[in-house]
Amino acid sequence: MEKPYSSMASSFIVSAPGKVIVLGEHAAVYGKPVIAAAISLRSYLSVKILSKSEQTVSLNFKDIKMHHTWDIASLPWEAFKQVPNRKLYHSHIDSLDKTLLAAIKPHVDLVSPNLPEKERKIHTGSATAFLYLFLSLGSPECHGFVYTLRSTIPVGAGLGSSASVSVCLSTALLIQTRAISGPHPDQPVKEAEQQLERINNWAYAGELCIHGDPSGVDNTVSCQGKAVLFRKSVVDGKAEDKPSVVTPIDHFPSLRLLLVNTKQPRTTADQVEKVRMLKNLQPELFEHTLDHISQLTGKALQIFSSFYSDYHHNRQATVKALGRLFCDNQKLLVRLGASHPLLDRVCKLAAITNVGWAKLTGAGGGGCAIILTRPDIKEVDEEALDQALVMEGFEKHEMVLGAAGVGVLLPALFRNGSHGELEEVDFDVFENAVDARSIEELVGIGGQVDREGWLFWNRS
Ligand SMILES: Nc1ncnc2c1ncn2[C@@H]1O[C@H](COP(=O)(O)OP(=O)(O)OP(=O)(O)O)[C@@H](O)[C@H]1O
Ligand SMILES: C[C@@](O)(CCO)CC(=O)[O-]
Repeated sequence: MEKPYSSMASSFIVSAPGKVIVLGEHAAVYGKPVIAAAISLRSYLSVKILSKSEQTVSLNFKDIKMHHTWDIASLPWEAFKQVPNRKLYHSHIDSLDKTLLAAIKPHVDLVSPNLPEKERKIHTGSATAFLYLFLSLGSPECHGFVYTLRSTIPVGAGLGSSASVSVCLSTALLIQTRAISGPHPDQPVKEAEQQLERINNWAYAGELCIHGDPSGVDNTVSCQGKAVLFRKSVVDGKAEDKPSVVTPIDHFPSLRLLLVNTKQPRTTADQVEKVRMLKNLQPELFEHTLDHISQLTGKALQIFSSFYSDYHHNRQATVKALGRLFCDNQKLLVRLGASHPLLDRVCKLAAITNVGWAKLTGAGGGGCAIILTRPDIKEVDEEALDQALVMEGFEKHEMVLGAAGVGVLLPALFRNGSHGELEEVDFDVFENAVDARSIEELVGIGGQVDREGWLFWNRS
């Protein structure tokens, strides 16, 4: 069978979506079930392969204003070669190696040294993820390359921006090192699944570098796309050396969701740590709250399994039942200390304007809330909500749930318009695109999978 990626001379682009957690965030970290869906906001990573004489790797991460170049030969290859039980491209990963993190630290320390600590952390998180993956998967003999990343996902808003970046990095490196051949139209399902598993595994390593102790739900839904039920393998509070259980949710309802960004910054790592402190302080209350959240997730799954027939029968009652679960989950997240006054305010506005039912999504502490709208929503109520949101400084978006997972455009050619010539994507234009809309116009997939040239592993 033809392997379209066997020659690595061309440049290419990979893309992965952000996500919303529908129900079950934080409980996910402790092995409880969580429902997540991919959204139409995405990261796009262009990979420009350099000539053999240029022995450098550059990260050009425009959204976070980070640019750094390393000489490939200067990186700590020996440390990665010598580590006992070295992880290979097909190994299962559930933790990072401390000696390897220590070996890359001096190289991470070279990144943006003059920035204030808080902003620097954003740069060093991404640099650590890249170096850990590059040194694990690459070799000192490889061609130099430049990675340019553009994303339409707001950073630190609970929409899985870091996971989509980690998925892009993992995919690009696995393709460059030929550990995966890439998606192709006649690919057997088993082969596609195996490649997705490798991508997801290394994306999880990237997430561990950025977030500390993530459940893996964000990278999993970013890889697979659509919607999934995810359960991390945990025994006695510790991650088990076993893959998480991931079940695609078939026929996920196309619900109308509003996404409201509070624009209150926070990091997932800090939020997960805060919730862990509650676990240590009040273990009984904590366990009880987690069990309650997991019951809500179970009820939501039941609703999804017969959603369309129930909806046909009584759409008010079906959506209301789901809306109630959103509100109940929000109350429990408040109890875990994961909310924020601005998120509480968005939930209140959704209720008093009679638009729908709301909860925070992702790690909370700021970031975004989602509002499930009433099927009988009145225009005047929605206008009242819109006005209040604008007045109070929030940002509203409409969401398409169940977007495509990770995809590749190789070579980076596009047909502009239905009869236009194939032309190479202009990397300078891509790098300098002024906003999310321009990025989408140039290379974007958005919610669709049919833009010419893009291929996806998960076509089901
Ligand atoms: N567009 C981007 N370019 C480069 N790095 C990014 C980008 N987006 C996210 N990151 C990396 O991921 C980190 C963001 O993680 P953070 O915990 O703030 O949020 P998130 O992934 O958006 O949220 P959540 O995990 O709750 O969905 C950043 O500090 C940065 O290291
Ligand atoms: C808060 C959390 O549950 C969801 C982040 O999107 C953390 C995780 O599961 O990794």
